[in-house]
Parts: sequence; structure tokens; C-alpha cells
Amino acid sequence: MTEAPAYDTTSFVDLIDAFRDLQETLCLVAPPPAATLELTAAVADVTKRLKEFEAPEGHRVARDREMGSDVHPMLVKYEATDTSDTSLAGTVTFNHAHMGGGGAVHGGVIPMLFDDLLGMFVSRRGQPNSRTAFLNVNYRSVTPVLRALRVDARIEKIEGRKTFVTGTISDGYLVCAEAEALFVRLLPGQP
Ligand SMILES: CCCCCCCCCCCC(=O)SCCNC(=O)CCNC(=O)[C@H](O)C(C)(C)COP(=O)(O)OP(=O)(O)OC[C@H]1O[C@@H](n2cnc3c(N)ncnc32)[C@H](O)[C@@H]1OP(=O)(O)O
Repeated sequence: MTEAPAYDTTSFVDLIDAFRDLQETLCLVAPPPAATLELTAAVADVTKRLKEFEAPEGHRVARDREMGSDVHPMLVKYEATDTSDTSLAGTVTFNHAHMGGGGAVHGGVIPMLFDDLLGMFVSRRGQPNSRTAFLNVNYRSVTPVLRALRVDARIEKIEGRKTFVTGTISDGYLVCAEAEALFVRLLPGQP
């Protein structure tokens, strides 16, 4: 029998959302030194409190497989609205924490979203326990922050352990970025 997790995922999602809010707010402020010192101590207190709940790998909420990016502080949150066996459509809204400059999403954040989006989709509809072998991203036009954008993923073909997948981020009819990737299913015992 599988042991029920000791945590409550819904309230943890609230904690992660509060953290995302903190991250974004950090990107928007210019506090004076005294306030910065005070805030640093407050954040250190929160970290100290969280450390009381450290858990071994496999028991940490941030890696809850069912919840995906919702429970991970680094990953970009997206919503899948329509999935079939070979395709996924959804939405993503990047915020100020994801901005590189000039209202554009940072060029490193976009591959992170694709790796997670495509990797999760491959795990659920292709071959579970796969790892990214390559991920090629083309930046076709500026990816704006603070707008609901469309994401698409498609499994192109599966050959043995290999799943070939593509993805796009679009702003209306405009393609902002596109990706093609290969995920390779790990062999039993492969680290
Ligand atoms: C439910 C929610 C879950 C939740 C799931 C979580 C979702 C998030 C997913 C995130 C995934 C990651 O970021 S993973 C982290 C980033 N990736 C990595 O660290 C991977 C590092 N690389 C590796 O570990 C390895 O190179 C592997 C596992 C990818 C492949 O090694 P291998 O197992 O020894 O296999 P190997 O024989 O080399 O290759 C197998 C086949 O793939 C081909 N192949 C391998 N690499 C490449 C390549 N770069 N380009 C072209 N082809 C390649 C080979 O030619 C071969 O084809 P043929 O001769 O058979 O035709």
C-alpha cells in the first residue's frame, strides 16, 4: 500500500504562489539599505523555519509528479487546457521575474519552460522516465511578459526509447518561440 503524503498540496501551492509573488516583487523595487537589511533578516527567518521540514528526495512536495510546475519555485507555471495523446495546448503568463529587458522574457527562461512543458508531456503521453537529449530553441519574435500566451506541444514520433517532440509559444497568431527536442527513455537502473 502506498503511504499517503504527509503534506497538503493545495496549501503548498499557495506557499509557492506567495514565493513567486516575492520573486516578482524583488524585481520591481529599490529599497534603501536599512529596509534591505530588515527584509534580508525576515527572509532568512522564513528559510530557517522551512528547514525544519526538510525531507528526503522522493518525499519533497516540489517534486510531486502530479502537480508539475505548480509546486516548484523555479519553474514557470503554465496551464494545460486541451490535451490528446499526441498534442497539448495551454496558456502561460510570464511575469516581471522572468523578464530579461524591454518587456521581453529572458532568453534562458524560455528553454526552461520548454524543457518542463515538453518533458512533462512526454512523461505523461509518451515514455515516462525520459531525459532530455537535446532541446533546440528558436526565438522568432519577442516573447512579452504580462500577457496570456498560448503554448502548444506535439509528439512527432516515437522510435524505440526516443520521443521526438516540438513546441511553440504564441502571442495570438504570432509565434514567439519554437522548440524541437528529443527525450530518451532511461534504461532500468540508469542513473
Ligand atoms: C508525470 C510527470 C513526470 C515529471 C517529469 C519531469 C519533466 C521534466 C523533464 C526534464 C528533463 C530534463 O531536464 S533531464 C536533464 C537534462 N538532460 C540530461 O542531463 C541528459 C544527459 N544525457 C544523458 O543522460 C544521456 O546522454 C541520455 C540518457 C540522454 C542518452 O544516453 P543513453 O541512455 O546512454 O543512450 P544512447 O545510447 O546514447 O542514445 C539512445 C538513442 O538516442 C540517440 N541520442 C542520444 N543523445 C542524442 C542527441 N543529443 N542527439 C541526437 N540523438 C541522440 C542515440 O543516437 C541513440 O539512438 P539510436 O542509436 O537508438 O537510434
